[in-house]
Amino acid sequence: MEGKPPFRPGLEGIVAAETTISYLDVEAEEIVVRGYDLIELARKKSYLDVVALLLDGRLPTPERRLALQAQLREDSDLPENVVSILKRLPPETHAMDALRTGISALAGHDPDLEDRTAEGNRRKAVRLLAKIPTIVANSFRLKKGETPVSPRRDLSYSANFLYMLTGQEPSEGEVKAFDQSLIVYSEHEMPNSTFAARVIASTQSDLYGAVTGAVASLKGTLHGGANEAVMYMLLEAGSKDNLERIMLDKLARKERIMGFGHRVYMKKMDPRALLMKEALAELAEEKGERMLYEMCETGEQVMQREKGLFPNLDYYAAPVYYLLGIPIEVYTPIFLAARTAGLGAHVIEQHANNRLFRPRVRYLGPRGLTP
Ligand SMILES: CC(=O)SCCNC(=O)CCNC(=O)[C@H](O)C(C)(C)COP(=O)(O)OP(=O)(O)OC[C@H]1O[C@@H](n2cnc3c(N)ncnc32)[C@H](O)[C@@H]1OP(=O)(O)O
Ligand SMILES: O=C([O-])CC(=O)C(=O)O
Repeated sequence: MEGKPPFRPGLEGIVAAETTISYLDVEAEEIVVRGYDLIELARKKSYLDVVALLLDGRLPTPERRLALQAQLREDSDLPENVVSILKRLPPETHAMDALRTGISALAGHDPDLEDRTAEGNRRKAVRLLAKIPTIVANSFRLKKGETPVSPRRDLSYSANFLYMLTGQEPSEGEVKAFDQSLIVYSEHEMPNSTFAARVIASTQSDLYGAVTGAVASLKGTLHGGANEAVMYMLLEAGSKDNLERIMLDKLARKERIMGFGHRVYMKKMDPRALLMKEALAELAEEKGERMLYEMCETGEQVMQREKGLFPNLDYYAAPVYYLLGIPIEVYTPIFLAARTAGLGAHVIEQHANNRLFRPRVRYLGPRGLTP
């Protein structure tokens, strides 16, 4: 209708930006990242390669990769007063709220805070990528009064992150699964959190504000918070039969089952979930833990049969993290840590070609009232 712009609840199907970063090609079942298939990147490259690809637009040369690794190692410690802010949070604080506070508190320490050039934003994104794993791994320890774990500079980025999370030096197989999870979480076109970050950046606000907003978005169970919810459901069930019963009960009460469905892949399997399912099978083999894998398959069959819905990434990332020995409360913070690369790329792109986001509404309220 002329004069009346269309309203789509949840902005479903609306194109909100032009981008060269990524695209979900549902027909081709491909997640395109800077021209590459994300799943192929996860099979053949490491998370640091994908970070460089996202921030610089191309895969790194060996020299660029080494320079990135050195920078990430150098910047991985937290300023003392950020540690003391994290220590003062009440023990009940959700790990995503602690992460949001930590990122926000880091802003004032960054000499490039007000530099919105691509180079300035890249430097900030790399500092965040260096420090976020240290916050994620330590905020849950600090609020319980436990001793923080220092980053190990002799380990690769992913090995160190996993080491800080568990306190144990990981095996090669564990590092591979964790690194792949970081890659598949690194970027995904225009989810709610990336949209939130771009909306914030579009006011010419800074990268720290944009990422802080994205943390708040990602905390919700309809988005990143689902990975933790999946694990609590699997643990509550403890067996295939119980899981089926719990899921059927939830569906009968019209509740949502976490880890299933997706705005873009509602009637197809999320390609990232398939990769994490493979990683789960390998880890289950390595650890002699078939039960969790079999339970997940049961859940998948129940949802297929009852609702025609497929698992999303969170459904299979959660049990992978469980077998890696990672505390459940930091599953969503890990998602954000990995996604910082994509968020950095989106803020760089938004600032490079900015127009303020400012949509309109369809007004349904009264008019003409007298005060
Ligand atoms: C990595 C990620 O962040 S992926 C997303 C992680 N989030 C989750 O796993 C939470 C569970 N999933 C969901 O809630 C949804 O599938 C979302 C939020 C991801 C997508 O939601 P939307 O695109 O808004 O779809 P919408 O909510 O309209 O659902 C469409 C239909 O499918 C049903 N549905 C969708 N997901 C689920 C689910 N997980 N469990 C049960 N029913 C579901 C809805 O009830 C609805 O049915 P109806 O038409 O009979 O009312
Ligand atoms: O794309 C989405 O809406 C959510 C998602 O899977 C992600 O952010 O990885």
